[in-house]
Amino acid sequence: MPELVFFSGTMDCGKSTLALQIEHNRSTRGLVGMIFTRDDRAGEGKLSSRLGLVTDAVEVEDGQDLYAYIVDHLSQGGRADYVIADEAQFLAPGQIDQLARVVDDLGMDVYAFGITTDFRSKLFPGSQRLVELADRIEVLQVEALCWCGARATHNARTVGGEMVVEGAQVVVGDVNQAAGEIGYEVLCRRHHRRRMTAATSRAAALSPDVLPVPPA
Ligand SMILES: Nc1ncnc2c1ncn2[C@@H]1O[C@H](COP(=O)(O)OP(=O)(O)O)[C@@H](O)[C@H]1O
Ligand SMILES: Cc1cn([C@H]2C[C@H](O)[C@@H](COP(=O)(O)O)O2)c(=O)[nH]c1=O
Repeated sequence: MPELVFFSGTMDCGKSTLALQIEHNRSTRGLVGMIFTRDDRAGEGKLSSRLGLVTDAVEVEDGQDLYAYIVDHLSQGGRADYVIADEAQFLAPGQIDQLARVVDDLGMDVYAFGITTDFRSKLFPGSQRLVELADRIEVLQVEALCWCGARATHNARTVGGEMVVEGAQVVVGDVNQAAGEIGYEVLCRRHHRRRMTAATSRAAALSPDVLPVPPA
């Protein structure tokens, strides 16, 4: 049975790498994938992994009907045996419904990859719809880690290493950004709740307030 599978995890846990591996394994067996993405850090029409691999993809636009796009492609003699959608958190809920229709009406597997929650730990609308519709949700096996060593489950947005909680839901960016730039850091829930990033935890450890007080 064809499936809609949502591969989810924090930023930097290997989602795009897995998408590229699935694509590689199928294409080496002669299957043809339709690859969608939106706002990849590598630029328009690219699906990229931090391991350095990149492939061309269809850049999804606002209001684009993904079901109609695939039907058009097939009716013009194109081929597609399965679908990959990276950065699926950026898709509109209606576009996730269209991907579910691709599974049900066209009989293709659809593999969607994305982060579930934003920097405020709220669901992205596209991810919410995936949770509602997916046949299967797979949490990536390679755990990203918080600075404390615990499993990272949350995405923090940072400016100069400090966690921020105000701003637009979508700001394309990366982990390990230079000081002063908007960046991201993955944290465990405890440290996300306390807004403690690697930089602020180091600063707290060095603060005179927490150094042992010498005897008088
Ligand atoms: N230099 C490296 N050596 C080995 N693995 C790396 C290196 N850089 C990144 N990675 C791996 O790549 C993962 C990020 O992969 P990527 O597919 O870009 O993540 P995602 O799409 O989930 O944001 C990291 O969690 C790590 O496992
Ligand atoms: C948490 C969060 C992330 N983003 C952006 C930042 C990146 O461009 C992507 C995630 O990419 P990855 O391949 O999973 O690392 O999402 C955002 O726009 N808003 C957020 O709250």
